[in-house]
Amino acid sequence: MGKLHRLSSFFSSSSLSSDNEAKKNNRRSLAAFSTSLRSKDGLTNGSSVKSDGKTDATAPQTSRMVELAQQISKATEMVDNYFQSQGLPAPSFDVDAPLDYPQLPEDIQKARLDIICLTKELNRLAHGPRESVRWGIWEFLDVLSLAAVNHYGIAKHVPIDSPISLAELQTKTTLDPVNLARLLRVAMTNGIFAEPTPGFIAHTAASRVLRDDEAMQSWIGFNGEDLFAAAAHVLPALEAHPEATSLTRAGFQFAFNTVDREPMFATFGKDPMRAKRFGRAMVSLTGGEGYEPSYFVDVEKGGYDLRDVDEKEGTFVDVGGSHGFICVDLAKRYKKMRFVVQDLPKMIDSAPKPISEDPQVAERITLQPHDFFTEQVVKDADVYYFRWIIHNYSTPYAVKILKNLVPALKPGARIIINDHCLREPGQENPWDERVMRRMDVVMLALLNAQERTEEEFKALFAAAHEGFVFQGVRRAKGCRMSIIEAVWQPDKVEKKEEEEEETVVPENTTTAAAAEAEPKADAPAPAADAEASQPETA
Ligand SMILES: C[S@@+](CC[C@H](N)C(=O)[O-])C[C@H]1O[C@@H](n2cnc3c(N)ncnc32)[C@H](O)[C@@H]1O
Repeated sequence: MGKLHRLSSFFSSSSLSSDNEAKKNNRRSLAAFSTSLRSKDGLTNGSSVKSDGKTDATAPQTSRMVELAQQISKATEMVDNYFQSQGLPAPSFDVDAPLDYPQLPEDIQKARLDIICLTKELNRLAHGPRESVRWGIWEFLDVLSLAAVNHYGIAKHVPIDSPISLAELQTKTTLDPVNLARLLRVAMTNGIFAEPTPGFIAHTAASRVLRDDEAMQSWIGFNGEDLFAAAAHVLPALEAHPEATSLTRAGFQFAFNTVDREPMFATFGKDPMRAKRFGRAMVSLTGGEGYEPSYFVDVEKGGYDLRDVDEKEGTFVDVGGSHGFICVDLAKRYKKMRFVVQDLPKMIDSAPKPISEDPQVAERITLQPHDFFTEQVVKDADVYYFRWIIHNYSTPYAVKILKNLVPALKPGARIIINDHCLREPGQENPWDERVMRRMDVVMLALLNAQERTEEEFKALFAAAHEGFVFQGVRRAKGCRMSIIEAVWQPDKVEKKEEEEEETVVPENTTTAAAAEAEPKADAPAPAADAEASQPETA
C-alpha cells in the first residue's frame, strides 16, 4: 500500500492517456528543477544568454567540464588552505594518515562536499554516457572484492609497517594464491591495500580501517554478505510479489531460501554470528558522519528540546531503543525526567548493566522487554520515540506499530519518529541524495520496507488514527536523519465526530486511511514476526 500510495501521488488518474500526461508533466518539472539548480549555482551550462533571451554565439563559452574543474579546484584550495592553516596533515591514504576528517567549519565542510559531488559529475562527463553505463554495472565487483578481503581477514595478516609477499600472505589464508591476488588487486583499484613492488602487499590507510575497526569489519561483512546477496535477489522477489510489502518475501528471503518462513531478524536471531555482525554494523552506521545521536540530543546542533518534559519530570519511551544509548545521552543532559527503553527480551538482556556508570543517569532509565506489535504498556508518557524503527516496515506494519500506542496515550503526548525523510529528487546535495536513495533500496532488499517522504509519514499517522495531529518534519544541519512529529489530540476527533453525526454517513463506509492500515493478506502477523525477529546486537 505504501508503494501504491507513493505511485499514486505521481499518477493520480487511472486512464492511460492521463498517466502519460502525468509522466510528461513530471518530466517537465524535473527539467525545470535542474535548470533552476544550475542558475542558482551561478553556472552557465555552456551557453551565454542575452537579455532578450537569445544565446549570444560570440560570447566565450564555458563548458560544464571546465566549470566543474574550476569549482573543484577552488574548493580543493579552500580545504587545503584550511588544513595548512591548522597545521593538520594533508588528506592522504598513506598507511599512517588520519582515518577521519576533523570537525570542519561550515564553509570548509561545504567545500569538502563540493569536491565529493563535483568530482563525481566530472568523472561521468569524462567517461561519457555509454561508457559510464557500461562500466557502472560492474561496481558490484568492488563490493565482491571488499567483501572477500574482509571475509578472509586479510588486513590482519598484512604487517602494518612492511609489505608481505603474496606467497607468504597466501599461507595465512585458505584462499589459493591466484584468487587471493585477483581479489586483492581489485580492492587496490579503490585504494584498499597497495602493491609497492610486484608480488608484495602493503597497507594503506583504508586497509588499516579493515584491520583495526571491528564495527567496520561488521559493516562490510553485513553489507557484503547479507545485503549483497539480498540485493541480487530483489528482481526475482519483485517478479513473484510485485507489491513488496511482506517481511518474508523480500530479496533477503529469496537469497537465503526462507521465503514465507521468517523475516530477516528471525534468521539473524538463530545465528549468533550474523546477529552480532548486524548489531555491530548498526554501531558503525550510527557513528558515521550525519547520523550521530548528538543531532537529536544536542539542542545547540538542532536537536530536540525536551526542557518542558524535564521540568515536569515527565517520561520518555524509546521504543525499539536497543541498548538505550540515546536515553543515556538524554539523561546526562536532562536531570529530572525518566526514561524507558523498550526492546525485545534478548536485546534487553544483553544491555550493559548498569546502563551508565553515572548513578544519577542509570537510576532514571528503565530497560523493559516489549514487543511493539503489541499494545503499548507504558501509559501516559510524554514522548514515544522511534529511531530507525518505522523505516524497517512497509505501511501495513508501520501503521500497526502506531496504532498500538493509542490505548496508552494521554492528550498532548508526542510521537517522534527519527528516520530519513526523503525530499523531492534533486533537493539534497548529491552525496546525501545518493546515500538516502540507496538506503531506501536497502530497505526494499532486506525487509520490503521503505524510506518515506513527509507526505508519506503524514499519511501513516492519519492511517493509524485521526487523533494523531501531524506537526511536520525538521532536520538539523549536517544530519541526514529527520525528526518527524505528531501530537495525540483525541479531543479534535471527538469534536469532528460530533460534527459528523449531524451529517448522513452511508453504511459500510471505510476511510482510505483504515483501508491502508490493514496488513496485506500475504503479510505474516506482525506479532509473530516480532517474536522471532530478535537480532543480537552489540
Ligand atoms: C534498526 S534497530 C534501531 C535501534 C535503535 N533505535 C537505534 O536507533 O539504533 C531496530 C531495533 O528494533 C528492535 N526490534 C525489532 N523488532 C521489535 C519488536 N517487535 N518490538 C520491539 N523492538 C523490536 C531490534 O531489536 C532493534 O534494537
